[in-house]
Amino acid sequence: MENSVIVARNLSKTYTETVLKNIDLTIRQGEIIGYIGPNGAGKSTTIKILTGIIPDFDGDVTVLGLDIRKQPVEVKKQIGYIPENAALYDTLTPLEYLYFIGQLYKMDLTVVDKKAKDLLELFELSEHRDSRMTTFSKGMRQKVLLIAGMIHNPALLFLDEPLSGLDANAVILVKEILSQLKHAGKTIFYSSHLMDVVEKISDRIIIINKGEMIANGTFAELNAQATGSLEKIFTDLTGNREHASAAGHFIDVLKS
Ligand SMILES: Nc1ncnc2c1ncn2[C@@H]1O[C@H](COP(=O)(O)OP(=O)(O)OP(=O)(O)O)[C@@H](O)[C@H]1O
Repeated sequence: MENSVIVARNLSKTYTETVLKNIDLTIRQGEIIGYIGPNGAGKSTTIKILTGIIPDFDGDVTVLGLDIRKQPVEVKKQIGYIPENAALYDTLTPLEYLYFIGQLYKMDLTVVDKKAKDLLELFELSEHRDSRMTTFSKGMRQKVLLIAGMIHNPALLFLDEPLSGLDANAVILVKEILSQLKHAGKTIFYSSHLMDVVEKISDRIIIINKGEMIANGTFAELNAQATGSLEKIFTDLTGNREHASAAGHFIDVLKS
């Protein structure tokens, strides 16, 4: 398709077990894709393949018109990735870390310096910009990671649980940033367990379960497969409905 930013055909991945099975994806420029699934479904594995971190997989993947197997570095230059549980070099200060990231992207240091300071200020981290990140809270680290993933203004952004640890103000700011990036023509691949956020921000929602794609459509289209909130649709489609009795059982076991 003309404006496809991500195309995956028959994407499968086997570690010792097969964890992704024949995934077909076509993602167009300017879409926000909500990529959801139960723990262990294969979401992070998909993102690591699409970002060129895992080179060893079956099927074909094209990102920004480039074959991810053949040109992973070219792809990496043009994408942003905010990983789940990222290791951050926390003996550095936020400014030092962002200079380092800017150098990886071969950005001009004066540009990085200005952007880093402005972005840290927007996330209310200015007064900490020269402090080592060893003392930072989870949310403060997450803010630095968000800036690091976007500082080079990528055309395509992958976010894996990006709101982790953020306070309510920062959550609203990030959601607004994503919405405005979309309107500026950027494409966003968003994986999260926060169903209410995914429901609100996504143009299209893809659900994977045990490595297989079980739904792919707008929220309205998913409502035709199962009705209710996205949380209800998710639990209906991933077959996990007995929460009250499971919670009761959990407490019974604690008491035993
Ligand atoms: N390096 C690895 N070696 C072997 N198995 C792995 C490896 N990485 C992931 N897996 C397995 O692949 C499956 C999918 O894992 P993945 O991290 O992609 O799931 P996920 O959907 O992101 O889960 P979560 O919501 O818990 O983050 C899991 O069964 C996991 O144990």
